[in-house]
Amino acid sequence: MISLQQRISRFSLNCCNISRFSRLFSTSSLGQAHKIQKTNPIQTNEQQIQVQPSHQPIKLNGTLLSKHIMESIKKDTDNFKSRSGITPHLVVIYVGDNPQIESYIKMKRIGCEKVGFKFTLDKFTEDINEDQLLKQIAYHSEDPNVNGIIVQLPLPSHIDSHKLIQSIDPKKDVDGLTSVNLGQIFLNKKPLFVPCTPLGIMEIMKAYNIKLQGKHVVVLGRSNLVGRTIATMISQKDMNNPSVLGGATVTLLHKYSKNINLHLRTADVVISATGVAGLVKKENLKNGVILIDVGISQQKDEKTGAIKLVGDIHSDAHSKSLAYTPVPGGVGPLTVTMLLRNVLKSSILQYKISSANIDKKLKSTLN
Ligand SMILES: Nc1nc2c(c(=O)[nH]1)N[C@@H](CN(C=O)c1ccc(C(=O)N[C@@H](CCC(=O)O)C(=O)O)cc1)CN2
Repeated sequence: MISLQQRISRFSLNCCNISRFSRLFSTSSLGQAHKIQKTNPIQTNEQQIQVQPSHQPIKLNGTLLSKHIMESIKKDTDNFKSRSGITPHLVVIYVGDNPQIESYIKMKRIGCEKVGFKFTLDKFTEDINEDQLLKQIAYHSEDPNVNGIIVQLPLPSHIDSHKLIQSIDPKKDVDGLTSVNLGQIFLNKKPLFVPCTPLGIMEIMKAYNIKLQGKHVVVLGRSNLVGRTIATMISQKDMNNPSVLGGATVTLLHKYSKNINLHLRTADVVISATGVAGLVKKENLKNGVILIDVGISQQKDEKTGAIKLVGDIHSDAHSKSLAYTPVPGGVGPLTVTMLLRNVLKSSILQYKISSANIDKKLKSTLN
Protein backbone atom coordinates (compact mmCIF):
# COMPACT_ATOMS: atom_id res chain seq x y z
CA MET A 1 0.00 0.00 0.00
CA ILE A 2 1.38 3.42 -0.91
CA SER A 3 1.27 6.41 1.40
CA LEU A 4 -0.54 9.62 0.61
CA GLN A 5 2.78 11.45 0.30
CA GLN A 6 3.93 8.92 -2.26
CA ARG A 7 0.67 9.27 -4.11
CA ILE A 8 0.90 13.04 -4.35
CA SER A 9 4.58 12.74 -5.22
CA ARG A 10 3.69 10.36 -8.01
CA PHE A 11 1.42 13.03 -9.30
CA SER A 12 4.41 15.30 -9.56
CA LEU A 13 7.10 14.59 -12.08
CA ASN A 14 10.26 16.10 -10.72
CA CYS A 15 11.61 17.79 -7.66
CA CYS A 16 13.06 20.97 -9.18
CA ASN A 17 10.97 23.14 -6.86
CA ILE A 18 12.07 21.56 -3.63
CA SER A 19 14.92 23.94 -2.85
CA ARG A 20 12.75 26.94 -3.71
CA PHE A 21 10.01 25.64 -1.47
CA SER A 22 12.33 24.76 1.40
CA ARG A 23 13.59 28.32 1.33
CA LEU A 24 10.04 29.62 1.49
CA PHE A 25 8.95 27.24 4.21
CA SER A 26 12.16 27.12 6.19
CA THR A 27 10.16 27.17 9.43
CA SER A 28 8.36 23.98 8.35
CA SER A 29 5.13 25.41 9.68
CA LEU A 30 3.22 24.36 6.62
CA GLY A 31 2.91 20.94 8.22
CA GLN A 32 1.76 18.45 5.67
CA ALA A 33 2.96 20.42 2.69
CA HIS A 34 6.45 20.53 4.12
CA LYS A 35 6.40 16.78 4.56
CA ILE A 36 5.26 16.31 0.99
CA GLN A 37 8.21 18.31 -0.25
CA LYS A 38 10.64 16.20 1.73
CA THR A 39 9.52 13.10 -0.11
CA ASN A 40 11.41 12.30 -3.27
CA PRO A 41 8.91 12.09 -6.09
CA ILE A 42 8.82 8.57 -7.44
CA GLN A 43 8.18 8.38 -11.13
CA THR A 44 5.91 5.50 -11.94
CA ASN A 45 3.08 4.77 -14.26
CA GLU A 46 0.28 7.17 -13.32
CA GLN A 47 -2.23 4.39 -13.93
CA GLN A 48 -1.04 2.98 -10.62
CA ILE A 49 -2.31 5.97 -8.66
CA GLN A 50 -5.17 4.60 -6.67
CA VAL A 51 -6.92 6.27 -3.81
CA GLN A 52 -7.32 3.85 -0.92
CA PRO A 53 -10.69 3.87 0.83
CA SER A 54 -9.00 5.12 4.01
CA HIS A 55 -7.14 8.03 2.44
CA GLN A 56 -7.20 11.55 3.92
CA PRO A 57 -7.34 14.29 1.28
CA ILE A 58 -4.81 17.08 1.69
CA LYS A 59 -6.21 20.51 2.39
CA LEU A 60 -4.14 22.99 0.34
CA ASN A 61 -3.79 25.73 2.90
CA GLY A 62 -3.87 29.08 1.10
CA THR A 63 -4.09 31.10 4.31
CA LEU A 64 -0.84 29.71 5.67
CA LEU A 65 0.97 29.89 2.34
CA SER A 66 -0.20 33.46 2.00
CA LYS A 67 1.19 34.37 5.45
CA HIS A 68 4.60 32.99 4.51
CA ILE A 69 4.68 34.92 1.26
CA MET A 70 3.53 38.11 3.05
CA GLU A 71 6.54 37.81 5.36
CA SER A 72 8.91 37.70 2.42
CA ILE A 73 7.12 40.61 0.71
CA LYS A 74 7.48 42.64 3.92
CA LYS A 75 11.21 41.87 4.11
CA ASP A 76 11.77 42.72 0.46
CA THR A 77 9.73 45.91 0.84
CA ASP A 78 11.78 47.08 3.83
CA ASN A 79 14.92 46.40 1.83
CA PHE A 80 13.61 48.23 -1.24
CA LYS A 81 12.42 51.21 0.79
CA SER A 82 15.75 51.66 2.56
CA ARG A 83 17.69 51.46 -0.71
CA SER A 84 15.44 53.59 -2.89
CA GLY A 85 13.62 55.85 -0.44
CA ILE A 86 10.41 54.91 -2.29
CA THR A 87 7.21 53.67 -0.63
CA PRO A 88 5.28 51.39 -3.05
CA HIS A 89 1.87 52.90 -3.74
CA LEU A 90 -1.28 51.09 -4.93
CA VAL A 91 -4.35 52.93 -6.26
CA VAL A 92 -7.73 51.16 -6.45
CA ILE A 93 -10.43 52.61 -8.70
CA TYR A 94 -13.87 51.52 -7.54
CA VAL A 95 -17.39 52.38 -8.68
CA GLY A 96 -20.42 51.43 -6.56
CA ASP A 97 -21.26 50.50 -2.98
CA ASN A 98 -21.42 46.71 -2.81
CA PRO A 99 -20.40 45.54 0.70
CA GLN A 100 -18.96 42.24 -0.62
CA ILE A 101 -16.69 44.03 -3.12
CA GLU A 102 -15.78 46.60 -0.50
CA SER A 103 -14.66 43.80 1.80
CA TYR A 104 -12.16 42.72 -0.91
CA ILE A 105 -10.91 46.29 -1.19
CA LYS A 106 -10.53 46.40 2.59
CA MET A 107 -8.37 43.25 2.40
CA LYS A 108 -6.18 45.01 -0.15
CA ARG A 109 -5.86 48.07 2.09
CA ILE A 110 -5.00 45.96 5.15
CA GLY A 111 -2.51 43.96 3.06
CA CYS A 112 -0.82 47.19 1.94
CA GLU A 113 -0.61 48.40 5.54
CA LYS A 114 0.90 45.10 6.69
CA VAL A 115 3.76 45.20 4.19
CA GLY A 116 4.30 48.98 4.40
CA PHE A 117 2.77 50.22 1.12
CA LYS A 118 0.77 53.39 0.57
CA PHE A 119 -2.87 52.67 -0.40
CA THR A 120 -5.31 55.04 -2.14
CA LEU A 121 -8.95 54.24 -2.85
CA ASP A 122 -10.66 56.34 -5.52
CA LYS A 123 -14.31 55.52 -4.89
CA PHE A 124 -17.03 56.83 -7.21
CA THR A 125 -20.81 56.68 -7.23
CA GLU A 126 -22.57 54.93 -10.12
CA ASP A 127 -23.46 58.23 -11.83
CA ILE A 128 -19.84 58.76 -12.86
CA ASN A 129 -19.21 58.44 -16.59
CA GLU A 130 -16.48 56.60 -18.47
CA ASP A 131 -14.61 59.75 -19.53
CA GLN A 132 -14.22 60.93 -15.95
CA LEU A 133 -12.87 57.53 -14.97
CA LEU A 134 -10.48 57.47 -17.95
CA LYS A 135 -9.14 60.87 -16.88
CA GLN A 136 -8.60 59.61 -13.35
CA ILE A 137 -6.70 56.56 -14.59
CA ALA A 138 -4.59 58.73 -16.93
CA TYR A 139 -3.74 61.00 -14.00
CA HIS A 140 -2.50 58.04 -11.90
CA SER A 141 -0.74 56.44 -14.88
CA GLU A 142 1.34 59.60 -15.26
CA ASP A 143 1.97 60.15 -11.56
CA PRO A 144 5.53 58.96 -10.72
CA ASN A 145 4.41 58.45 -7.11
CA VAL A 146 1.93 55.73 -8.08
CA ASN A 147 3.30 52.25 -8.76
CA GLY A 148 0.20 50.12 -9.23
CA ILE A 149 -3.33 50.85 -10.50
CA ILE A 150 -6.26 48.45 -10.47
CA VAL A 151 -9.89 48.80 -11.47
CA GLN A 152 -11.90 46.81 -8.93
CA LEU A 153 -14.26 44.41 -10.72
CA PRO A 154 -17.10 44.01 -11.48
CA LEU A 155 -18.05 47.50 -12.68
CA PRO A 156 -21.63 48.72 -13.22
CA SER A 157 -22.91 47.66 -16.64
CA HIS A 158 -22.89 51.18 -18.16
CA ILE A 159 -19.11 51.34 -17.84
CA ASP A 160 -16.89 49.47 -20.30
CA SER A 161 -14.39 47.70 -18.06
CA HIS A 162 -12.24 46.71 -21.05
CA LYS A 163 -11.80 50.36 -22.06
CA LEU A 164 -10.81 51.38 -18.53
CA ILE A 165 -8.37 48.52 -18.02
CA GLN A 166 -6.73 49.15 -21.41
CA SER A 167 -6.07 52.75 -20.40
CA ILE A 168 -3.83 51.71 -17.47
CA ASP A 169 -0.11 52.07 -18.15
CA PRO A 170 0.97 48.38 -18.58
CA LYS A 171 3.95 49.10 -16.30
CA LYS A 172 1.46 49.87 -13.50
CA ASP A 173 -1.06 47.16 -14.44
CA VAL A 174 -0.58 45.11 -11.26
CA ASP A 175 -3.75 43.08 -11.98
CA GLY A 176 -2.07 41.96 -15.23
CA LEU A 177 -5.25 42.52 -17.23
CA THR A 178 -4.14 44.89 -20.02
CA SER A 179 -3.74 43.37 -23.47
CA VAL A 180 0.02 43.95 -23.22
CA ASN A 181 0.32 41.72 -20.16
CA LEU A 182 -2.35 39.15 -21.10
CA GLY A 183 -0.97 39.09 -24.67
CA GLN A 184 2.44 38.04 -23.36
CA ILE A 185 0.83 35.11 -21.54
CA PHE A 186 -1.00 34.12 -24.73
CA LEU A 187 2.32 34.20 -26.61
CA ASN A 188 4.01 32.13 -23.90
CA LYS A 189 6.31 35.03 -23.04
CA LYS A 190 6.91 36.41 -19.58
CA PRO A 191 4.53 39.32 -18.90
CA LEU A 192 5.39 42.16 -16.54
CA PHE A 193 2.43 41.08 -14.38
CA VAL A 194 0.39 37.89 -14.22
CA PRO A 195 -3.24 38.26 -13.02
CA CYS A 196 -3.37 37.71 -9.26
CA THR A 197 -5.70 34.72 -8.92
CA PRO A 198 -4.01 32.58 -11.61
CA LEU A 199 -0.69 33.54 -10.02
CA GLY A 200 -2.06 32.43 -6.64
CA ILE A 201 -3.15 29.07 -8.10
CA MET A 202 0.37 28.63 -9.51
CA GLU A 203 1.86 29.42 -6.08
CA ILE A 204 -0.29 26.74 -4.44
CA MET A 205 0.67 24.20 -7.12
CA LYS A 206 4.36 25.03 -6.70
CA ALA A 207 4.23 24.97 -2.90
CA TYR A 208 2.63 21.52 -2.87
CA ASN A 209 4.71 20.29 -5.81
CA ILE A 210 1.71 19.55 -7.99
CA LYS A 211 2.80 19.18 -11.61
CA LEU A 212 0.37 19.30 -14.49
CA GLN A 213 2.36 17.99 -17.43
CA GLY A 214 0.28 15.42 -19.29
CA LYS A 215 -2.68 15.82 -16.92
CA HIS A 216 -6.22 16.50 -18.00
CA VAL A 217 -7.29 19.74 -16.37
CA VAL A 218 -10.89 20.89 -16.60
CA VAL A 219 -11.26 24.65 -16.10
CA LEU A 220 -14.76 25.98 -15.45
CA GLY A 221 -15.29 29.66 -16.28
CA ARG A 222 -13.64 31.70 -19.02
CA SER A 223 -13.00 35.14 -17.50
CA ASN A 224 -9.76 37.03 -18.14
CA LEU A 225 -9.46 37.35 -14.37
CA VAL A 226 -9.22 33.58 -13.84
CA GLY A 227 -10.51 30.86 -16.23
CA ARG A 228 -9.19 31.79 -19.65
CA THR A 229 -5.88 33.00 -18.21
CA ILE A 230 -5.13 29.96 -16.05
CA ALA A 231 -6.22 27.66 -18.92
CA THR A 232 -3.72 29.39 -21.22
CA MET A 233 -0.92 29.33 -18.65
CA ILE A 234 -1.14 25.66 -17.75
CA SER A 235 -1.37 24.53 -21.36
CA GLN A 236 1.90 26.26 -22.30
CA LYS A 237 4.98 24.21 -22.94
CA ASP A 238 7.60 26.27 -21.15
CA MET A 239 8.12 24.58 -17.80
CA ASN A 240 11.17 26.74 -17.02
CA ASN A 241 9.30 30.00 -17.09
CA PRO A 242 8.52 30.72 -13.40
CA SER A 243 5.14 32.16 -14.32
CA VAL A 244 4.16 29.02 -16.20
CA LEU A 245 3.53 25.56 -14.87
CA GLY A 246 2.50 24.00 -18.11
CA GLY A 247 2.07 20.93 -20.21
CA ALA A 248 -1.52 20.19 -19.25
CA THR A 249 -4.29 19.11 -21.60
CA VAL A 250 -6.98 21.66 -20.87
CA THR A 251 -10.74 21.56 -21.35
CA LEU A 252 -12.21 25.03 -20.86
CA LEU A 253 -15.91 24.91 -20.00
CA HIS A 254 -18.44 27.73 -19.74
CA LYS A 255 -22.17 28.29 -19.47
CA TYR A 256 -22.87 27.09 -23.02
CA SER A 257 -20.78 23.93 -22.66
CA LYS A 258 -22.64 20.66 -23.03
CA ASN A 259 -21.98 17.44 -21.11
CA ILE A 260 -20.03 19.21 -18.36
CA ASN A 261 -20.18 16.15 -16.13
CA LEU A 262 -18.78 13.93 -18.86
CA HIS A 263 -15.69 16.17 -19.03
CA LEU A 264 -15.41 16.32 -15.25
CA ARG A 265 -15.36 12.52 -14.98
CA THR A 266 -12.08 12.34 -16.90
CA ALA A 267 -10.40 15.26 -15.09
CA ASP A 268 -7.17 14.74 -13.13
CA VAL A 269 -7.48 18.32 -11.89
CA VAL A 270 -10.52 20.62 -11.73
CA ILE A 271 -10.13 24.41 -11.49
CA SER A 272 -13.50 26.05 -11.01
CA ALA A 273 -14.16 29.80 -11.17
CA THR A 274 -17.85 30.26 -11.92
CA GLY A 275 -19.42 31.55 -8.70
CA VAL A 276 -22.12 28.86 -8.98
CA ALA A 277 -22.28 27.27 -5.52
CA GLY A 278 -21.91 23.48 -5.50
CA LEU A 279 -21.72 23.18 -9.30
CA VAL A 280 -19.10 20.42 -9.14
CA LYS A 281 -20.46 17.32 -7.42
CA LYS A 282 -18.79 14.26 -5.95
CA GLU A 283 -20.55 11.74 -8.20
CA ASN A 284 -19.10 13.39 -11.32
CA LEU A 285 -15.45 13.23 -10.26
CA LYS A 286 -12.92 10.45 -10.40
CA ASN A 287 -11.07 9.19 -7.35
CA GLY A 288 -7.85 11.06 -6.63
CA VAL A 289 -8.77 14.24 -8.46
CA ILE A 290 -7.13 17.51 -7.39
CA LEU A 291 -9.72 20.25 -6.74
CA ILE A 292 -8.91 23.95 -7.03
CA ASP A 293 -11.92 26.05 -6.06
CA VAL A 294 -11.94 29.74 -6.98
CA GLY A 295 -15.68 30.34 -6.64
CA ILE A 296 -17.07 32.16 -3.60
CA SER A 297 -20.82 32.34 -2.90
CA GLN A 298 -22.82 33.12 0.20
CA GLN A 299 -25.17 30.38 1.38
CA LYS A 300 -27.48 29.87 4.36
CA ASP A 301 -26.32 27.04 6.60
CA GLU A 302 -29.16 24.50 6.70
CA LYS A 303 -28.60 23.67 10.38
CA THR A 304 -27.78 27.02 11.95
CA GLY A 305 -29.33 29.44 9.45
CA ALA A 306 -26.12 31.47 9.49
CA ILE A 307 -24.67 32.81 6.23
CA LYS A 308 -21.51 30.98 5.20
CA LEU A 309 -19.11 31.13 2.26
CA VAL A 310 -19.09 28.17 -0.12
CA GLY A 311 -17.21 27.36 -3.29
CA ASP A 312 -18.15 26.01 -6.73
CA ILE A 313 -17.12 22.54 -5.61
CA HIS A 314 -19.51 20.79 -3.23
CA SER A 315 -17.67 20.07 0.02
CA ASP A 316 -18.79 16.40 -0.17
CA ALA A 317 -16.45 16.03 -3.14
CA HIS A 318 -13.34 16.72 -1.04
CA SER A 319 -13.38 13.18 0.37
CA LYS A 320 -12.89 11.79 -3.13
CA SER A 321 -9.90 14.01 -3.88
CA LEU A 322 -6.17 13.64 -3.40
CA ALA A 323 -5.99 17.32 -2.47
CA TYR A 324 -8.33 20.32 -2.49
CA THR A 325 -8.42 24.03 -1.78
CA PRO A 326 -11.03 24.97 0.84
CA VAL A 327 -13.41 27.95 0.58
CA PRO A 328 -12.67 30.09 2.49
CA GLY A 329 -8.92 29.74 3.05
CA GLY A 330 -7.75 28.35 -0.28
CA VAL A 331 -7.08 30.42 -3.38
CA GLY A 332 -8.80 33.62 -2.10
CA PRO A 333 -6.11 34.82 0.35
CA LEU A 334 -3.44 34.40 -2.33
CA THR A 335 -5.25 36.79 -4.68
CA VAL A 336 -4.48 39.73 -2.41
CA THR A 337 -0.97 38.50 -1.59
CA MET A 338 -0.09 38.16 -5.28
CA LEU A 339 -1.40 41.68 -5.88
CA LEU A 340 1.00 42.98 -3.22
CA ARG A 341 3.86 41.07 -4.82
CA ASN A 342 2.99 42.62 -8.18
CA VAL A 343 2.94 46.10 -6.62
CA LEU A 344 6.41 45.57 -5.17
CA LYS A 345 7.64 44.24 -8.52
CA SER A 346 6.17 47.26 -10.27
CA SER A 347 7.86 49.65 -7.81
CA ILE A 348 11.23 47.98 -8.33
CA LEU A 349 10.82 48.06 -12.13
CA GLN A 350 9.87 51.73 -12.13
CA TYR A 351 12.77 52.55 -9.82
CA LYS A 352 15.19 50.70 -12.10
CA ILE A 353 13.83 52.51 -15.16
CA SER A 354 14.07 55.92 -13.51
CA SER A 355 17.59 55.34 -12.19
CA ALA A 356 18.67 54.06 -15.62
CA ASN A 357 17.31 57.30 -17.08
CA ILE A 358 19.26 59.34 -14.53
CA ASP A 359 22.39 57.35 -15.46
CA LYS A 360 21.77 58.03 -19.16
CA LYS A 361 21.36 61.76 -18.46
CA LEU A 362 24.59 61.77 -16.45
CA LYS A 363 26.41 59.95 -19.23
CA SER A 364 25.16 62.37 -21.89
CA THR A 365 26.22 65.33 -19.72
CA LEU A 366 29.71 63.84 -19.45
CA ASN A 367 29.92 63.30 -23.21
N1 LIG B 1 -9.63 44.08 -10.24
C1 LIG B 1 -9.93 42.89 -9.68
N2 LIG B 1 -11.21 42.61 -9.37
C2 LIG B 1 -11.50 41.41 -8.81
C3 LIG B 1 -10.47 40.48 -8.51
C4 LIG B 1 -9.14 40.81 -8.86
O1 LIG B 1 -8.18 40.03 -8.69
N3 LIG B 1 -8.92 42.04 -9.43
N4 LIG B 1 -10.77 39.30 -7.83
C5 LIG B 1 -12.08 39.10 -7.25
C6 LIG B 1 -12.27 39.66 -5.88
N5 LIG B 1 -11.07 39.70 -5.01
C7 LIG B 1 -10.20 40.71 -5.19
O2 LIG B 1 -10.43 41.69 -5.79
C8 LIG B 1 -10.91 38.78 -3.93
C9 LIG B 1 -11.73 37.69 -3.77
C10 LIG B 1 -11.59 36.84 -2.65
C11 LIG B 1 -10.63 37.09 -1.70
C12 LIG B 1 -10.48 36.26 -0.47
O3 LIG B 1 -9.53 36.41 0.24
N6 LIG B 1 -11.44 35.41 -0.15
C13 LIG B 1 -11.46 34.68 1.09
C14 LIG B 1 -12.80 34.87 1.77
C15 LIG B 1 -13.00 36.28 2.12
C16 LIG B 1 -14.26 36.56 2.90
O4 LIG B 1 -14.29 36.19 4.06
O5 LIG B 1 -15.17 37.19 2.34
C17 LIG B 1 -11.22 33.20 0.84
O6 LIG B 1 -11.55 32.70 -0.24
O7 LIG B 1 -10.70 32.58 1.76
C18 LIG B 1 -9.80 38.17 -1.88
C19 LIG B 1 -9.95 39.00 -2.98
C20 LIG B 1 -13.13 39.75 -8.13
N7 LIG B 1 -12.77 41.09 -8.48
